[in-house]
Amino acid sequence: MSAPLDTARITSLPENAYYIPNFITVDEEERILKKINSVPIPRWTQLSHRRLQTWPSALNKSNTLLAAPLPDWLHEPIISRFKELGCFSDAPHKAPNHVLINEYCPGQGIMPHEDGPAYYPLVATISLAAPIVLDLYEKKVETDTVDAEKEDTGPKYRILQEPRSLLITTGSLYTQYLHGIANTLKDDALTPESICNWSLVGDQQAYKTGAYERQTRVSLTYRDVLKVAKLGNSIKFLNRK
Ligand SMILES: O=C(O)CCC(=O)C(=O)O
Ligand SMILES: [Fe+2]
Repeated sequence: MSAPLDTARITSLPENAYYIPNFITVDEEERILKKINSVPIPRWTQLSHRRLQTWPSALNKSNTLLAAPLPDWLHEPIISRFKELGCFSDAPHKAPNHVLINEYCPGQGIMPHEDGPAYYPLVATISLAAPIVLDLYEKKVETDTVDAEKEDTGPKYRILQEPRSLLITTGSLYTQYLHGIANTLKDDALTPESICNWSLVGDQQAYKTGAYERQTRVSLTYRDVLKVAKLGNSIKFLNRK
């Protein structure tokens, strides 16, 4: 990864992960949230514990993305800043081509999971509107399955994501760990010992009580889908009977 990211590295994590507070400004955050909330309702997929938008579209059954540009409001200024950081420079398309937008109300989260082989193993997450703690769990070594050891051991690492921050996870964090967000109304035990990116947190004062009540938090997760089909080719494929 590039020199601009060196100072953003979460050094207590085993492989490369980077955290940058205030990656976007308050105005940029507000503008993006307005766009997210002004899309037609069918753009949202309601899941049991959160709602989701998928841009430019969902992958098909063979994990292929139909080539289409991201909307401008997901593109700039974020993609230029990724370029400056060089964070997608080793990815096959040199830039993200896919964004998931997840919205979590207080009490909602996401089960520990891995993002799998459809993507180049790097996720760039921008958090909006409120802080959240991302939990990392080691995959069970014996079985190499995706069963989380949540009940047994709790998370191995906890990352505090402030609103407007960027978190990049890659390498073994992508392949050997599961990530999840607790279904809770309150994140607590926010201490330098428990939060692995504590020294990089932009506003430590805001967390000095060691806890906060959850508020609605939105995330943008940027990824590079490995398989991309052009529309022309897909039509040819559909007609091939
Ligand atoms: O909201 C987040 O930060 C995580 C989302 C996530 O893990 C996913 O969409 O796969
Ligand atoms: Fe994920």
